[in-house]
Amino acid sequence: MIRLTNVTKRYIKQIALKDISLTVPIGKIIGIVGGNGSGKSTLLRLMSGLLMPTSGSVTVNGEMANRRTSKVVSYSSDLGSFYPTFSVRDAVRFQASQFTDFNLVKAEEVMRLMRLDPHMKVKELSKGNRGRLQIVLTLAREAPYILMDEPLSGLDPMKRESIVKGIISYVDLKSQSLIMASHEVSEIETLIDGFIALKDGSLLRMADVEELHESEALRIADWMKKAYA
Ligand SMILES: Nc1ncnc2c1ncn2[C@@H]1O[C@H](COP(=O)(O)OP(=O)(O)OP(=O)(O)O)[C@@H](O)[C@H]1O
Repeated sequence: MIRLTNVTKRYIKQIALKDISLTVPIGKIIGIVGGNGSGKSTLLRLMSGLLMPTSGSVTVNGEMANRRTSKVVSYSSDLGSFYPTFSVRDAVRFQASQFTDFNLVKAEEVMRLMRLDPHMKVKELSKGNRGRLQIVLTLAREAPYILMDEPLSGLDPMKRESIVKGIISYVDLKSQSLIMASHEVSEIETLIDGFIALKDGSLLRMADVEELHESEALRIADWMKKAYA
């Protein structure tokens, strides 16, 4: 379980998250939603142990989140860290050498699903294909928690829903959870179990999608329009 207890994250000039408490168990597909600057990326980085909270605590499977958390949390890779000569397949093999839970067979399958040419140089990829490669590298790990920051950005709008469906089909809900930040609430609504809605760094609501449908008879996008007005 990922647990945040009274987490506040302050950057030098800015409070990015204020007093957030929430838990994410195994077996869930969760969307983090909210406007620009609401704190979505900061929340993911705290969960991955790449950022430390200013106050409060973040634990993953009972242990304080820190650099070692990357053993159990697969988070979007920074493609800038690869050698300029790397092809897509080199990047996949490199990732496999870094993480013992990296599944090369799964990576090849997701690469085909994403229609990525394994011979292309990483530095020559378009923005959309860089995003696809990040999805491959993140999803091919059999880590308990898969975190993705805006996996749909840069992707052709016509393909987004089918790509999210593809991503989800590779998550093993018996042993994993997928947590993804997205601006495109309507494109993920039918595919997620629950959502974390942030507004200006505060937690507006965390709920199951079904619970929202039953209690408010609203889709998330419509609820957000009301809640964020
Ligand atoms: N490294 C940083 N240094 C200073 N301020 C930062 C830093 N990263 C984020 N912020 C600020 O923290 C707030 C939350 O940013 P964050 O990137 O987490 O939001 P977001 O919801 O992911 O935004 P977006 O949807 O625009 O990507 C913003 O006001 C942002 O300007």
